[in-house]
Amino acid sequence: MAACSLFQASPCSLNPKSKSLHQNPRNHRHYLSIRSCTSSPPSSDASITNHSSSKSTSPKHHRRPADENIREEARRHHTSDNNHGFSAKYVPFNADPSSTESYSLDEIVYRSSSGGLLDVQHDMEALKKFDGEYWKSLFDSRIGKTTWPYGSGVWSKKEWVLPEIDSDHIVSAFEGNSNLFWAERYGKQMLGMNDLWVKHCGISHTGSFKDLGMTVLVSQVNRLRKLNRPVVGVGCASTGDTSAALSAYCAAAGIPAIVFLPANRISIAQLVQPIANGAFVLSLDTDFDGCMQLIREVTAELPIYLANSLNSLRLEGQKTAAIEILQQFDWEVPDWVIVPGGNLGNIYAFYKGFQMCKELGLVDRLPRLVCAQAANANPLYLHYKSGWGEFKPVKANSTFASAIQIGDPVSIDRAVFALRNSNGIVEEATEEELMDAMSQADLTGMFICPHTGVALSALIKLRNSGIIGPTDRTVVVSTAHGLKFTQSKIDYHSKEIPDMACRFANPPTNVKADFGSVMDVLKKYLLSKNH
Ligand SMILES: Cc1ncc(COP(=O)(O)O)c(C=O)c1O
Ligand SMILES: N[C@@H](CCOP(=O)(O)O)C(=O)O
Repeated sequence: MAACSLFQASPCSLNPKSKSLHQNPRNHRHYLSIRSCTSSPPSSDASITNHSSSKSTSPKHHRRPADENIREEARRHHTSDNNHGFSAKYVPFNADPSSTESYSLDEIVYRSSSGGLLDVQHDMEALKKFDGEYWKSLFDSRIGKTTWPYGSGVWSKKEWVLPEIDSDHIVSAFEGNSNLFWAERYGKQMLGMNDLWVKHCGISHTGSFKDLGMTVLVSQVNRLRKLNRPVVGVGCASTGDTSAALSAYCAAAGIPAIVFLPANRISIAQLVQPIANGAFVLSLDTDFDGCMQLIREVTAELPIYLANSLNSLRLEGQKTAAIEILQQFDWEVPDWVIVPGGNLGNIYAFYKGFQMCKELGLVDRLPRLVCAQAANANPLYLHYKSGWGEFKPVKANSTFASAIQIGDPVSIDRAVFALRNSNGIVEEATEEELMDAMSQADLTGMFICPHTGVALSALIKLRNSGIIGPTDRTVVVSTAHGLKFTQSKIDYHSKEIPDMACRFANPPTNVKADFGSVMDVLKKYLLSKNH
C-alpha cells in the first residue's frame, strides 16, 4: 500500500526559516493570595498551607505526611468542602420560568417529563454571595497544583460543576488545564492575524475534550454506586472519542464500560482505546445515529447509565474549557470562539461556561460563538441557513472529520440556544477545505485533527469575508489530538485522495543511500528554499 511505503521511508526535512513556537505571552498567572478575597474560600490551598506548617516535622515542610496520599489528604480537609451550601439540580432545558419540574442529580434521568432535554441548574443565588474577583482568585489559586481534586482543570471549578459531590468519589486524571497555543505563524501568514489562538483540548488524557465531561459523569456514577443505586455499567454510542474517554475513566474506577461503535467508521487509534481499557466493545453495522438510537433504547431497559452528552452532566465538565480560556487571558474576553460541532453538546457547554462567568461577574460580555460543521454532515448549518426554520436531520455522509459524522444531533436545541444568544454563526467546510486547513496548520508546527481543520476552515471563510477582523482575538477549539487521525494525514500526504489536489502534501523523497545522491537532492531542496 502506498500509504505504508510513504511512512517506511525516512523523511528528511530542513527548514532554516522555521521559527520557534511561542506559548501564550499574556499567560502570567496571578497566584493571588486567597486571603485577599472578599470572604474565605469554600476550600482552598490556604487550608493546606496552614495544615502543613502546623503538622509537618520535615525541614522541607511537606504539606502531608509521607504515608498519606492526596485523596486521603483531601479527606482530612473534607469539612471545608461545601460549607457554603452550593447545590445543583436537573431542570428542563430552557424551561418556562414558571416551571417547577426538577430532579436531584442522584436521580437517573436524561429527559424532561415532556421528552425534552435537561440542563444542570446551579443555585446561582448561593454562588452570587461571592463576587467575581473572589471566584477568579479562587480558580487561579488552584492551577498547576496537585491538591485533590483541584489539580484537575475541571475540578478546580468544583463549586460550579458538581458542588455536592464528595471529593472522595471523584474519578479524575487531572484533565483540563490544556494549552492555549498562540498560532503566531499560521495567524500571520495565512490570515494576517496577530491574536489567533488554538485551545488544545485534545492534548489530554485520552486525546480529546471528552475527558472534561467524562470525569464528571463517571464521578457521579461512582457516587451513585456508593449510594447503592442500581448502576451496573455505563454505556455510550460513539464516533470514537466519547468511547475512549468513557472506557478510561471507568477503568480507573473499576466500573464496567459498554461502547457502541459504528463499524469501520472510526480510526484504528480510537478503536484500540476502549479495547485496551477493557471496555465491552460492540461494533455495529450502522452509523453513529443508529448506534445512538440503540444505546438510548438499551439504557431505557437495562441498569446501564447513559454517558453521551444527551446526559447534561457531561456538559458541566466540558463548560470548564470556556472558563479556562478566560482564565488564560487573565479574564479578558476573546472576540470569537470557533468550535467544531457534531452531536452539538460542546457548543452549548462553551456558551454555558462563558455565560456563567458573565452572570457571576468574572467578565462583562460573551465572545461570539461559531459552530463549524463538515459539509458532509451539516444539519446545523442547513438549519442556520434556513433562518432557524424547521430542523431536519440529514443522512451524514463519510467525512475525514469522522468524529462529527452525525446527522441527527441530540443537542440541536442546546446549540441553537447557544448560537442565538451569543450572536453566533454557523459555517461549513468541504473535505478539501478541511484537509487543506489541517495540513497548512500542521506545516506551521501544529499536528491537529481534521475536526480542528473544520474549525480553521470556518475561520478562513469568516476572515476572508471580513467578518473576523485582523486584530480580533480569536480562539479555535482543537477538539482531538492529531495522532488519533494519522491515516487521514497519510492519505493526504500520499496524494491518494480521489478528487483532491492535496496542495500542501509533503511526501518523503526516496533516494539512493549514497553520498552523491543525497547531496544532489539536498542541494536542490536548499535552493528551492532560498530563491
Ligand atoms: C474530535 C471531536 N470534535 C468535535 C466533536 C463535536 O462535539 P459535539 O458532539 O459536542 O458537537 C466531537 C464529537 O462529537 C469530536 O469527537
Ligand atoms: N464525537 C462523539 C460523538 C458523541 O458525542 P457525545 O458528546 O454526545 O458523546 C464521540 O466521540 O463519540
